[in-house]
Amino acid sequence: MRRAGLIKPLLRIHNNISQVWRQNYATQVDKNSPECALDPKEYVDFKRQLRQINLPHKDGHTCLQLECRLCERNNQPAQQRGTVTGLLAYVNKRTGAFICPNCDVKTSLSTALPAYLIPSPESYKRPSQRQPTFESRFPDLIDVTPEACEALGIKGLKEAQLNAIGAKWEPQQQILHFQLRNAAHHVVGEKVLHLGSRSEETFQDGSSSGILIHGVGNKSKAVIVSNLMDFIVLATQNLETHCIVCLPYEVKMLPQECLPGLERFKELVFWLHYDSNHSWDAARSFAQKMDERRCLLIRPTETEPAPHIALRKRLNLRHILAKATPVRHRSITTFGAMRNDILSELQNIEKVNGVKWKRFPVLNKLLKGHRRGELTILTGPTGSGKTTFMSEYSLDLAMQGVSTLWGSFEIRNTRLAATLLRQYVGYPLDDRLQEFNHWASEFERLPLYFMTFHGQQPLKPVLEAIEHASYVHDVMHVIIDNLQFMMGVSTYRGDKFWEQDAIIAAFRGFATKHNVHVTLVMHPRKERQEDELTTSSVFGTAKATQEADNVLIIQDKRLTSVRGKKYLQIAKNRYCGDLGIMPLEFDKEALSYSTQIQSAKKRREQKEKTATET
Ligand SMILES: Nc1ncnc2c1ncn2[C@@H]1O[C@H](COP(=O)(O)OP(=O)(O)OP(=O)(O)O)[C@@H](O)[C@H]1O
Ligand code: FES
Repeated sequence: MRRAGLIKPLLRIHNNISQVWRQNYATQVDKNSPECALDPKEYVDFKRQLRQINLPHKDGHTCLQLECRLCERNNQPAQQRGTVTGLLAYVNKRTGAFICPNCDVKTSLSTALPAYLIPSPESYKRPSQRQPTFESRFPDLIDVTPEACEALGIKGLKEAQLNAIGAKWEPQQQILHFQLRNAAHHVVGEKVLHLGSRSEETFQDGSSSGILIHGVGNKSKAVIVSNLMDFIVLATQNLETHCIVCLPYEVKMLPQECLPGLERFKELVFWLHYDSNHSWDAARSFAQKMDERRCLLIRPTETEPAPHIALRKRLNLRHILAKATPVRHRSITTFGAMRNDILSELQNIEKVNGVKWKRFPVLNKLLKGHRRGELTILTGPTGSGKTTFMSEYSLDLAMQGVSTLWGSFEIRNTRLAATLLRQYVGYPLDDRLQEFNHWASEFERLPLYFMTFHGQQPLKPVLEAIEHASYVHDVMHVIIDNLQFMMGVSTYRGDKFWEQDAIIAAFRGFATKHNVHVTLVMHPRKERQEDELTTSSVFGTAKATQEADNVLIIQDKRLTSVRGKKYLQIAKNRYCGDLGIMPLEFDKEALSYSTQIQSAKKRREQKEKTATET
């Protein structure tokens, strides 16, 4: 893994998004080529060029599928009109990324276009021809033994069945091993199940991301599961109708490189296992990515749990599969169609309530949790600590797997990342530089992304960058600090309030459409020190309050009732209506408002004091 480059962002992914972390288990991005955002004109031009040279191509669910001309390995150009033959490449229809799984190439559409011009321009440099070669980090794999099969604890399962679905056994480390393949069937990674802890790990190479598929190539339907236990249970059932697909990173994320491998399926059934941090609407986001129209969902209810739990409960797996219903609701629906959604929400109420903060128990009590698809507005007087608080609030969620995109227009990303790091560590590192590498490497693993915009920005490019990140990196929480930086630069005509309302409405629509939580930091309209801020004094119009699901106000009331204290007021809470306040005690060393962190620190100091006294 590369070392943390907190001072300068590590990778430039989208033109306007940088990443300060890289998962230790994933390699998603070709470091030499910036990830692309689709330019519709470029896409149309590219398709026109394909027609001009009579190159057959297929408009698939998520990708344009065509013969790869990037390198010379395709020595049998397509002769048959209408069918795509030869080695295939894929153009993602949302991002425009040109992916060739045969040579592990990922590039932009504009870089791929010259290869389809006849004759190719002289300046065109073909990429080197290399087949992906993946070297396993487990050299001592053997066939699955009866003992390993028994340790797995699936009743009636025989080792021959495990061997038949491609499992291998590593006796020293006690792990079951599976290969991950890309759309060209090359092995590009591996996924292992530790039998002791039941935990899973994924290792991948290059710019590719593979998936695990079981079933013969001519099936047009697949069941998608999120972990190896579920995969093993379903793959050994010998379903005649469906292939079984295991996602590489559970419900955490789905790299776009996986999509070509799923193009051939006309129907995808999501039968996922959800953990405490990922509620079942994760499936909805994945379905959007895979083209909702072909996706069905098994809602997690007690009678329809994840496959391995269903098997343990002796439920009929085939019956559950038959009950899958379309993800997409038509514009008009009936109670009957929503019945299972509602039952599932009631049975999983804790998950529906959202991700809980570890540092702010009062927020859990009032807001219940952090949910996708909502709009939160945070405001407070100038310098009251909005950025500092939002930084800790988002860090807490990111540490629990909520992948987060920061749009910090006011302060530079390096300063913001330094604040986040200090809050993560609990003290400043300026006089402990020897610890920097250790903390930075840990911090780097958090799913945090930063937009590289700075200063005034029109709304459009910002929304485009967010849309891109939500698709490519499965971002669940977006923070805009602050909204005023988007005002006065767009083409909106009309007054300031009208402009502000239009921007808030655009973010509201975005949060709902993409099922992403958007938090907007805003300056209040009016700030008289002696007045309490109220929702109307903050926003000037009622629109902001109507659009927001949550309104949080930092009240800095040193002269009135709560003497000398700051507190966070929950002034609107659409989800459950509970309003209230959370005191904000500030620890300057840790830049933290969390009473949990502060009492842990006091306990630690007390313990150290007692130890030195005795
Ligand atoms: N409760 C507090 N007590 C003392 N200092 C604080 C407190 N909260 C934040 N600070 C410090 O005040 C400074 C300003 O904080 P911050 O930038 O988060 O405020 P802000 O509300 O976002 O500011 P602006 O209105 O300019 O956007 C920071 O240096 C921060 O460390
Ligand atoms: S076959 Fe596509 S780059 Fe080689």
